[in-house]
Amino acid sequence: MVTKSSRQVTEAPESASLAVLAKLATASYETLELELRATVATLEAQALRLETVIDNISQGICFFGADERLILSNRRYAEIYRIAPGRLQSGLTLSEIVERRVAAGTSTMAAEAYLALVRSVNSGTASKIWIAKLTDGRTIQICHQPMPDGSWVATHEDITELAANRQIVDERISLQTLIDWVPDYLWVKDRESRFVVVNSALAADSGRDKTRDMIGLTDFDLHAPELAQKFRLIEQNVLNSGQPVIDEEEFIVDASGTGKWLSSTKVPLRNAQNEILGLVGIAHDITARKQADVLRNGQAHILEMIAMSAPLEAVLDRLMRLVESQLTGIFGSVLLLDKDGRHLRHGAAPSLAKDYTNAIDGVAIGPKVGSCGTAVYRRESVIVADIVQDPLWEDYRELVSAFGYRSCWSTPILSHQGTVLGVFAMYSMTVREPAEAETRLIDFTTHIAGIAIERKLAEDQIHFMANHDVLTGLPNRALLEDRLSQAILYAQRYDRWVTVVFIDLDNFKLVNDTLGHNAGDELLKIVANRMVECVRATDTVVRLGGDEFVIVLFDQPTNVDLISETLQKIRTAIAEPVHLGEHWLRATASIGIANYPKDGTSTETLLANADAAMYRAKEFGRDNFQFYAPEFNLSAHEKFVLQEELRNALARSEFALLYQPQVDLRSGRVFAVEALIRWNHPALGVVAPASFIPMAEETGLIVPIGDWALHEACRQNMAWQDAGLPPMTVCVNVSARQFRERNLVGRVVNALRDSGLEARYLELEVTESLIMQDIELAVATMNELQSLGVQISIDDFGTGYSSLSALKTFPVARLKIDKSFINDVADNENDQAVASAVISLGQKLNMRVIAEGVETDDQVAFLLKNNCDEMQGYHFSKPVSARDIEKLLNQKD
Ligand SMILES: Nc1nc2c(ncn2[C@@H]2O[C@@H]3COP(=O)(O)O[C@H]4[C@@H](O)[C@H](n5cnc6c(=O)[nH]c(N)nc65)O[C@@H]4COP(=O)(O)O[C@H]3[C@H]2O)c(=O)[nH]1
Repeated sequence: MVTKSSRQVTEAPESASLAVLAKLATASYETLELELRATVATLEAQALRLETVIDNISQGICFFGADERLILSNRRYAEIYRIAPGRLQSGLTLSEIVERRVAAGTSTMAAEAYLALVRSVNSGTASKIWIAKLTDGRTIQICHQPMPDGSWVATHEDITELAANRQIVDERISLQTLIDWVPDYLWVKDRESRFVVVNSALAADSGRDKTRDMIGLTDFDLHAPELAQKFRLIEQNVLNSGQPVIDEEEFIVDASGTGKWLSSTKVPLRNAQNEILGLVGIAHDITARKQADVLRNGQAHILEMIAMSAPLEAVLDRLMRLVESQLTGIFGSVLLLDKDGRHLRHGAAPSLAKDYTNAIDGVAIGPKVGSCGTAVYRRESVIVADIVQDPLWEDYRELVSAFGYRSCWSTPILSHQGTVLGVFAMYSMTVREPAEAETRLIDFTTHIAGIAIERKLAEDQIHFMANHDVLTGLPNRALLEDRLSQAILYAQRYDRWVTVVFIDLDNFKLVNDTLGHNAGDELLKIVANRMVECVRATDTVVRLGGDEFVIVLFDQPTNVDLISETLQKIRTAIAEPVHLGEHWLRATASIGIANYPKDGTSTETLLANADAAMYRAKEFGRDNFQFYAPEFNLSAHEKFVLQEELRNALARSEFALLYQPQVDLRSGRVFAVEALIRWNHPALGVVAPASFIPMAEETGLIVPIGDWALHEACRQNMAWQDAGLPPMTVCVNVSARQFRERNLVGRVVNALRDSGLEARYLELEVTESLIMQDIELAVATMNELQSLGVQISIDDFGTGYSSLSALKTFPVARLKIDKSFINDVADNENDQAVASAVISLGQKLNMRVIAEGVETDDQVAFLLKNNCDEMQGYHFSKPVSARDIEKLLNQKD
């Protein structure tokens, strides 16, 4: 429907009006009327056709005059603006039409604004197209064409649907933009596993410039066939089962060759009918997390290795591999500080060139020794970004350039106390400095390496301590068995001997007791060193504990004489004078020897037999060596039996005293005898005091035994006097244990009273060490004894190391030079020095001096020459029975 007035129809179009006027001039009225009617009919038909056409155009059309009144509009226009056709007649003003639109809810803006807009467009000549959003939500595209006479025509098109379609397109564009922003990989694949949609991250890492370059590709175009096949199987499973795969961890190598760990989720893609069209995938790069996991697990593993005492090389190797797994293009190295503290030794460098690690093994520490040597020297990190340029590498540039290393960052490895244990280095083939992550890794690595090295050092120390004696540094008993077994195996194979030497220092306890433990320790260290110096590197010197040593002489000749030479050497070395503080002393040793295979074939037997031989050496008066003989074991057995039987010996009256004369050197007159105890064992015969006195001391039996000896000696001396022999002194040994007994003085008084012997004919022999154990108490006791009239002499003088100042205070009548100094006094200068010093000391202190163990004329000559007063020894007489003393004295008379 096109709305119009009849006037409008007759007046239009102009060309038709001119034709009518022409005909009017030439035709009659009737003709004219007929023609006119025909023309009108034609025109009306034309107008109807035009009206029909306009009404059926899909766009709304409106034609306004310059007076802003509607000339015509079509049906679509009324429809668009929801105005009833009857209410949109010609002649309405634009303003009225706008009011109707407002009422119909199809306005675009406020009426005034709309009128202003139209007028403004009309003020120009150019057409204008704009989109109007109606209040009911529809979108109208308006094309406005102003006419020169001020009228205008406009088309109005409802493009709501079109606009919506455009939005879909826009949304698609936005979605791609959106997924391109996502750093994870996003993709859609069809049922054939072809990429349909991918985001930029995936395209870029797949080596494609544009996302569309990926469309249609499959994993076989991107990955190795095995990996692509694996992905295909997983995806086919998702498509067939409809079950998604969530957070599956996958390892890929991207187009740049970088390995990546991904956590992938693949979900089936369904349409509205729930049919599976393909799948949607998303993959998140978890390489950093994986690396952190690897680092954490690696760290735990390494700490476990350390805790399980894995070899240090293995721990450091694992640590270097862990570091290298975290970084690209980095080669780790650990160098360890050498024992000398001046060089660096190879620790671990699994990825550095072997020739290079060999070349730097043992490199010195210094102010200009590459990165590592300098870092340890400075005790701080040394970062060399470019080895070629850095002066620190000047001396090593040629070496390193052959391997292509360009940067080296070294950090000292410190113990928890801050001492340098080694150095950790990161090498790379490029010129660069460490990144923050690398610096963190350096800190971590040096810390762990420090723990591992420190632990190893502690273990070495523990192992050393478990196998060595702390004081002397010699192997201990634990190592002895091992070394001896090896020596035996060698001897078995090559038909040689092994010599086991058991050494016990004589009178060592005295050193400890008199000079203190420090002096004792010092003596042990000196003696230990001397013994080590006497033997070959293949031999083993072991300290068993206390003053006991064992030497295993490896690969020995099957000739006892040759072995004796070595033993003599050891003995002489031990006996060299030792300077301890202000004292000079000479250590002697009792040495027992057992040889493989003669004296035993097992370690236990050899050690036991060498020990037995050593005891025999002690029994022979110390300071000598004894080769094992089978009967020695009987002695050991005897000792055990003795210990049991000793307890009953007193009751069975099995003890007896022998007496050894003491003579004046010049006159040869016997002025005293020393009482020496013997045990007449019913089965074993006469047992020497050396075999049971120590045992008696240990068990405390020395007190009653010593008491018996005291009574017996006094009784015998009185008996001699009663028998008419000239009165003489009897000397009785008093052991430390006896001396410590509170009532020693009382016991002496009893012995004198019971025997009737005058106190002046009794002399008590005490040892130097006994006095030195508690000088005050000893001096007090000695004073008491002296006040009784009993004399005191110091036995074994020279071995007890009493100081001169202390000696002055002792109420002592005589000094006895120990027989170990007399043995070799004729030839040994040291012994001569000691003996003459004791003699002159006695003279200065107004004490008599007696030499014991005098056997030879030479010894007598020496003593005479040095003005010694008295002597005792086999030279004059061995210890003999009381009856023999009587005979001897009668003979002399
Ligand atoms: N090679 C050699 N030896 C000589 C010579 N002259 C003496 N002797 C030995 O030297 C030892 C001297 O006694 P001692 O130093 O007091 O050493 C004594 C003494 O410490 C202790 N002893 C002996 N009798 C008693 C005692 O009744 N009570 C205590 N407590 N100890 C005693 O036993 C030790 C050993 O006594 P004996 O075996 O009798 O050994 C004695 C004696 O037989 C000699 O020229 N050459």
